[in-house]
Amino acid sequence: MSKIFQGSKRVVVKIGSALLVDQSTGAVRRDWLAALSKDVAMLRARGAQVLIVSSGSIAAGRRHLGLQNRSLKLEEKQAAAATGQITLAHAYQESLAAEGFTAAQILLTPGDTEERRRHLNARATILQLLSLGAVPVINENDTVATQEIRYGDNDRLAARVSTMVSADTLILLSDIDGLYTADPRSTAGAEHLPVVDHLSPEILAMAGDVAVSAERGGLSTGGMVTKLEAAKIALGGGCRMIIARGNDPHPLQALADGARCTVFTAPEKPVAARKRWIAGQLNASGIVVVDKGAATALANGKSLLPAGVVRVEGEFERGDPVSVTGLDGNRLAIGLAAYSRDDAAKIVGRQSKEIADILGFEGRSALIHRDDLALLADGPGTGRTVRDERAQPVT
Ligand SMILES: Nc1ncnc2c1ncn2[C@@H]1O[C@H](COP(=O)(O)OP(=O)(O)O)[C@@H](O)[C@H]1O
Ligand SMILES: N[C@@H](CCC(=O)OP(=O)(O)O)C(=O)O
Repeated sequence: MSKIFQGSKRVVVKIGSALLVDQSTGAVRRDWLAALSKDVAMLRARGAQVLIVSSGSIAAGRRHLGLQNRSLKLEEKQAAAATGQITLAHAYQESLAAEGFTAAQILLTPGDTEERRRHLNARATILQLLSLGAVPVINENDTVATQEIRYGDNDRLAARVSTMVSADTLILLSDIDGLYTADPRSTAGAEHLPVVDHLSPEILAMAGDVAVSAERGGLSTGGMVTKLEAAKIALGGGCRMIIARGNDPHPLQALADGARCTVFTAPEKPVAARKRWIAGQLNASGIVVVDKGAATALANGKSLLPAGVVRVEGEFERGDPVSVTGLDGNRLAIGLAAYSRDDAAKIVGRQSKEIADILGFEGRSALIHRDDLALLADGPGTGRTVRDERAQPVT
């Protein structure tokens, strides 16, 4: 038994169209999906939360609309995706239910993962689903994504999702068991790389040309180019990435049993990467001043509750970065506000249970959640150093 999943707490599994959808008939490969769902159950039994990023809506949908056997224009792909996504959702719902899991569909556009406020909303919803035991099944919202604002490949979408939810492992299931020194389909003697510790220019060059990958046609997009782009995103967010072969049933069980793959190691933990991202938000125009008790709570890794806030200053909207200072003016942290300045001002010093009555809506109990706080190891004003966060919980 391999140790590949040892310590994994949150795993994103990306499934390409070619694995999930039969190329000749356009039907979902139900037996393969049933086996995959058993693998999900295996990871869950090992204590890991699992998210699926699934392609296949266009591949499954084109036959519904008589769009087989030719390349499609963007609007035809969007139309195909609209019908195929229903098929995918049903297939996942049934297969995961057979293992006792509730499937939850989430369709994202690049803006949802990149624009901070929408990113935080999507993150909160996905984390809520995970805490309720559901298995999120995520795809690009192809029907509304335009050419310019489209991922187009789910490798990078899966990497963005991984960093958004602070996953520790991203697995790209492909038709190949990892990265080779060159495309083994066209280069005899290409060698398999079991571990990649650094995305050097030499490694990036091994993916070849995206145009050539695209020419292979069929159901897949991107080839190794988008997988290495995904690696840059995932590793930057503290998430390791694994490329593994998914064609045969039970690909995750095969990995657990020691199947060959490529592991791209991450230089830091997801929580540390997220805190670094928050600490790097340079435009913190708002200030939240906290009392001594709250300062101590923050130092102990707690969320900032309104009860410990003395006043708010400056302008900020929900999701904006704000500086957290003590009564003496020392900056203690940078955090992402769960409330706008106007709403925050109304709940300063109040108990979390009073928030709904004061604001007229049920908001978050914390003014800044601990996951959205980066403590600063600095004196007054200037510091940007993130304190060692290893002791902090992920959720
Ligand atoms: N250096 C390389 N190592 C491995 N595979 C490569 C490499 N360069 C190009 N490829 C091609 O990338 C393909 C996998 O990408 P793709 O077909 O897009 O799969 P997916 O559907 O999983 O996204 C492989 O089958 C292989 O032909
Ligand atoms: N969002 C598209 C997926 C595009 C994509 O990345 O496909 P693939 O290369 O098969 O993972 C769909 O569902 O058809």
